[in-house]
Amino acid sequence: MTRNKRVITVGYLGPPGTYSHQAAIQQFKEYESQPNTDVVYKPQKSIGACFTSVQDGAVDYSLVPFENSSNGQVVLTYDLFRDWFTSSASESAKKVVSTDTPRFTVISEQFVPIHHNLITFADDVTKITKIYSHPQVWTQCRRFLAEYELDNNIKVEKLDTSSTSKAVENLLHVSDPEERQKTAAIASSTASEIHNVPIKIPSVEDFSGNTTRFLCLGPDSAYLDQSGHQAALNFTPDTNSGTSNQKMHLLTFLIKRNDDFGSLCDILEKFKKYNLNLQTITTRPSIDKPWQYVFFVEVWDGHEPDALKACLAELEPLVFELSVVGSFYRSRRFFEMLT
Ligand SMILES: O=C(O)C(=O)C[C@]1(C(=O)O)C=C[C@@H](O)C=C1
Repeated sequence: MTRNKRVITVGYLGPPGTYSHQAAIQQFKEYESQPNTDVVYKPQKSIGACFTSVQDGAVDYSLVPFENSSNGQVVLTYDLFRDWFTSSASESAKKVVSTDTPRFTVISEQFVPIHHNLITFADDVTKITKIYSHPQVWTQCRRFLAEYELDNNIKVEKLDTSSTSKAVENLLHVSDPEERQKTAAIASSTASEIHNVPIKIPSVEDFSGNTTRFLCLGPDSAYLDQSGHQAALNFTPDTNSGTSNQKMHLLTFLIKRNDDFGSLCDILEKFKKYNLNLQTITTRPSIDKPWQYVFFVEVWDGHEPDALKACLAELEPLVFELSVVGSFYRSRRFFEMLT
């Protein structure tokens, strides 16, 4: 009797060779070697498409970049979380995202070392007048660009692409040999190999420890029946070697009485009361009204049963549009990077 193979499908910002692709492999590689399991990586056109493909069930999981150790938040990803999890935002953003309730949640995180390279057919870097890369990259390579005078906007055009691997792919479409000598991309060594364009200068990132934190979106168990997804994999310390036993919760909300003195402080005190240790706090414009903000908060769980539930109940009168975007175990790499 032959047993059916389990197929795990994983979305990422394509084409192959992006850092998001690396994050997806890092998350799922231990499943690749399991008998009776196939992992199929599916490149997506945009980070937005990584969200919709999990929502629609076109893939089981998607990896999305969330923050970088040198230039901070990936605001596009934050705004997509806002648009999906805040109904007033999704009203305003109606044309951009679906207004359906999200059927996905954050189930895991991955830290990926980011080493950028100047990739080009050019022989002389000083002749370069056009560089392609993902917009997130420019401020991770500021020193390199200044050193080679590639930050001179009059002399050098910096052209944004949908991903770093796409930037290298663009070089293949430059057929004029003279133009090829003037054009470069900044991307990973994998992108250089995949597209077969040489690395001219390796490791052009400003900080050697440059790292991007990715979040893995997966099906929310509350919607499993409707979405047709198979049950979500559990990335716990027992099932996944990359996972620590430190549980995290990512929440989003808007403040109800913004004009009241101490209103944010009152909210944060609830986390303290329930031993939920505040790790990050980020705001993005609500887009519903000018100068109104959506808060994103990450807390460490103090491992007290029902603390989160009790805390959420006390937050309810102080905030609106409160959502748990995800509860997941902190990656071991986080702690390794601190030492
Ligand atoms: O373009 C890529 O390779 C991506 O995966 C996107 C992305 C990002 O948006 O932050 C991922 C990691 C790096 O910080 C640069 C770009």
